[in-house]
Amino acid sequence: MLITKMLRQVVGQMLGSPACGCWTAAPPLRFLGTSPRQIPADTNFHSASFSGTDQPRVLITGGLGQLGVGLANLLRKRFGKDNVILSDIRKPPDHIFHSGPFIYSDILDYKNLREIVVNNRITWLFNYSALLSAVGEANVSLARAVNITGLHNVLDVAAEHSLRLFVPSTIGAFGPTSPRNPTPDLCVQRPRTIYGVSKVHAELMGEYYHYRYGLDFRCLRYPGIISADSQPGGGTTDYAVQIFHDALKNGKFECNLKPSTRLPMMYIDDCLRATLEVMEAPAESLSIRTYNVNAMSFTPEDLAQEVLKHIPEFQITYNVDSVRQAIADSWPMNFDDSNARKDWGWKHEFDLPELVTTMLNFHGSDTRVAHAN
Ligand SMILES: NC(=O)C1=CN([C@@H]2O[C@H](COP(=O)(O)OP(=O)(O)OC[C@H]3O[C@@H](n4cnc5c(N)ncnc54)[C@H](O)[C@@H]3O)[C@@H](O)[C@H]2O)C=CC1
Ligand SMILES: CC(=O)[C@H](N)C(=O)O
Repeated sequence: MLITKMLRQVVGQMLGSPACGCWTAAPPLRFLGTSPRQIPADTNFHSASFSGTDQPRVLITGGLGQLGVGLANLLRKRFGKDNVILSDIRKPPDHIFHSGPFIYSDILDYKNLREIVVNNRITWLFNYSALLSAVGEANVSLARAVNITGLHNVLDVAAEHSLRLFVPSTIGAFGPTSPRNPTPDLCVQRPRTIYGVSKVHAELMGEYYHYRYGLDFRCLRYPGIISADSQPGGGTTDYAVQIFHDALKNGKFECNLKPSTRLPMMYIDDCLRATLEVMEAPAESLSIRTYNVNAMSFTPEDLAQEVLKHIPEFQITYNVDSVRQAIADSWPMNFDDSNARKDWGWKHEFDLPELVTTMLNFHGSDTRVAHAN
């Protein structure tokens, strides 16, 4: 009898009354009790920590990878240099250190993360820290720690301090049993990499915190991202960045995926603009909290054909990496991003021809400078 009564009380407290699509705000369970994360039980997780007219105060974690510096540049143009703090566990090169606020932040250290958020009055957090698909398979325990335990810290800090939280997901959150051509937002997700598993976990945990505690969680599933001025951090789609360096430097490229491997891809400018747009979208326009975003889809063969139009002597050869190939074969070939286009007006600007011209122009000018020196 007593147990039944207690259970009824607990379930009653958990369910609350559904209002505006989310349950009554209640502190995440790990905040209760005597843990160092204890916060007052009457904390209101729905309270906005900045007024609508203020600029957001932004923290980017894992910001020294392929995407973070570009994101910081974009956000600094929009919100002011000093309102955007880039962070990582690595030492920044001089030009990045001098381009705006930089701070050490390890997402595995909850106290360090909380201190940064409090001391800098952070209101928006972009969690870019992660181990990507190929490096994740080479170090599963570290990938599990950073991508899952680290994510828990980020979610708790964000919920505790009413932050707007962006966590990127990926085409890698799908697996061999997902529909691959095209892959919709909602379908079977049984990835076979630790990276994919951790990203499905992030999507589900973020959405759970949104519905359970009112956390303003926003997530985009990025395709493979192609950037000119930053290097990829160990993924399956990295070939589509490396090809441009090698084509201009040596006139040839050895590809680690089969010629017919079709994957969704996006130029970095589109990716970062999508990220800012979804963060600025009115909450009521978001019918879901995790969206596919897409731009183009191509194979190594298609990409090589396009490069050949600019460098007629270019040669591509293939030396397949079995780990990366198995991963790529389990990922979407085409991404259905109709919900993002419908809900918040997503529209990509770069297709394959523009991508190739932009990448070759960027590296071409670099190569010419290097040869001249
Ligand atoms: N680059 C791409 O093609 C895609 C990226 N994404 C996601 O976008 C985000 C950013 O990606 P990239 O910049 O490409 O990744 P990256 O691998 O280039 O950079 C990740 C950064 O995280 C940092 N990091 C590692 N452990 C950390 C820790 N304990 N605390 C703080 N930082 C830590 C690393 O030092 C590194 O600078 C990731 O979450 C990734 O999963 C999603 C799909 C595609
Ligand atoms: C698509 C991604 O998430 C990343 N570039 C990877 O290949 O791991």
